[in-house]
Amino acid sequence: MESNYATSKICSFKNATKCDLALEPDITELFAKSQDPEELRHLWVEWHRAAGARARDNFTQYVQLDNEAAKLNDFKDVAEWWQAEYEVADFEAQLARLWEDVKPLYQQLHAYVRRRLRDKYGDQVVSQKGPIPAHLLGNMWAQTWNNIESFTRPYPDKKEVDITQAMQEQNYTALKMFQMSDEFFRSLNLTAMPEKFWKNSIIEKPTDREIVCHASAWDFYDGEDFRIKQCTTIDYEYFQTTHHEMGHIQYFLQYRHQPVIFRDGANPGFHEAVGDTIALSVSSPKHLRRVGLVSGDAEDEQTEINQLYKMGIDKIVFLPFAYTLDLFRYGVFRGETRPEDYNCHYWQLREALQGVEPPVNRTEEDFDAAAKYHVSADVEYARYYVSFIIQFQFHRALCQLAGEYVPEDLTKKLVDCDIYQSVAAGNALANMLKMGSSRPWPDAMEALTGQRAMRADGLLEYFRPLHDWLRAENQRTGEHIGWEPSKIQYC
Ligand SMILES: C=C(C[SeH])C(=O)N1CCC[C@H]1C(=O)O
Ligand SMILES: [Zn+2]
Repeated sequence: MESNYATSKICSFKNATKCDLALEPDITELFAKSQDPEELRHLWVEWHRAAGARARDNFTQYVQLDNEAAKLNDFKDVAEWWQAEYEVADFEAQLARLWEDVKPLYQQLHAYVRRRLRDKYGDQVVSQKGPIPAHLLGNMWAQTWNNIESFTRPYPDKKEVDITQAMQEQNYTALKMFQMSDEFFRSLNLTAMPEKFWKNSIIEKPTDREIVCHASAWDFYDGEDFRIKQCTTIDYEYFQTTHHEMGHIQYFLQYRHQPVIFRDGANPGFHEAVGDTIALSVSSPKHLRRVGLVSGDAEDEQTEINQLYKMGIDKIVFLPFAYTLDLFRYGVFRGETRPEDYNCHYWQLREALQGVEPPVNRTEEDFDAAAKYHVSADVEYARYYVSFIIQFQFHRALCQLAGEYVPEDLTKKLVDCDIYQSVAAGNALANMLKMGSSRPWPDAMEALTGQRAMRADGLLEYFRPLHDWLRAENQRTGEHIGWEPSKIQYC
């Protein structure tokens, strides 16, 4: 399945004889840039055919084999095996509670984006009260919506912060992105990338062979060989991904002295949160001005809302997507979702939680879940849901330690916090990372944040000004909050 995903190609919409489009970089770039609903629909349908439907039979066999492996490891099924990594008895209930905390904010953002998409594409393409068609959100899986920022941001007359354009104008290279990330970690008194990292990593797509382009970080468990493999393109998304992967390497470096059994994240979500937490500082207007990717003066109210919107269409919208992916697979591994219901149950969850619908009718000839890397590659996904919650708990604690955030002090706002060069913040982060998985994750969480639980309060505090703005804006325009049942057939 993973090889099929990595080698799948589709034909161009504009040139039916050009059939060598790979997901990275071709389809990803087309999906990011195209504002033609017909082209987007074509790319969506063809990719889900090539990478999704084609994997259905292998997936059904994989479920049987993986459940057999779970039972041989004394678990009931793979769902229980995956959740055991979080070492709490009520993990699924915690995920559900976190979703209830964030859902009101998501629904406000969903309603606002649906209106802006309707403004652009018309009400024959985007309805007033229904789910949003998944192919119009700038991302093949509608998991982050950053590529529609340019025509949906709240204050369009405020200069757009186009980091991709700035990076390309300044001739950024993949190596420069990695060097900048390494320099950020070193500014926190964290560990520099070792010489083998620079020698052995693959940071650009090779031209002489096919590889799995999906970004990954590797610990060779010898205390000196750590690598990243990714097919970097010069854009904001890969700027984030580079910090994300470098966060994995930094965690490897910090716990390399632990016995091998403890050379892992406190839980899988911790490992995914390290780089993203650093990227929250890197994405702040203050830091982007520092490194010359944004020019111009400091914030005013409208620019701040635009900035929070930019962060929200990345971080808030991701949560229902991530939640869906493993709720779906829990049901599959438990046998509650049979192969003849795979696609129906997948889209029922995506409509119920994310408020999106497929661009065309679906049948059980399709298998859209496998069109997402992690389903084809047997990678658990709740780790990212956890990460997108706890990274705001980490960020808030680090910003306070760096003196960058003081609650109620309007000159020290969380949205503009940049912990760059804060040794106090870096030392606190290092102390948590050095534990690896040697302590229960609540101990690690408490060491940095003083809290012993995953809580949405960090995220909700960060986005509170945006939440207030969205409620007022949706009230002003009389927007329907939530969504009525989809008219697309998929069950
Ligand atoms: C960057 C990685 C490799 Se660990 C990744 O898979 N991520 C990072 C964010 C969510 C998820 C995705 O791409 O779906
Ligand atoms: Zn990761």
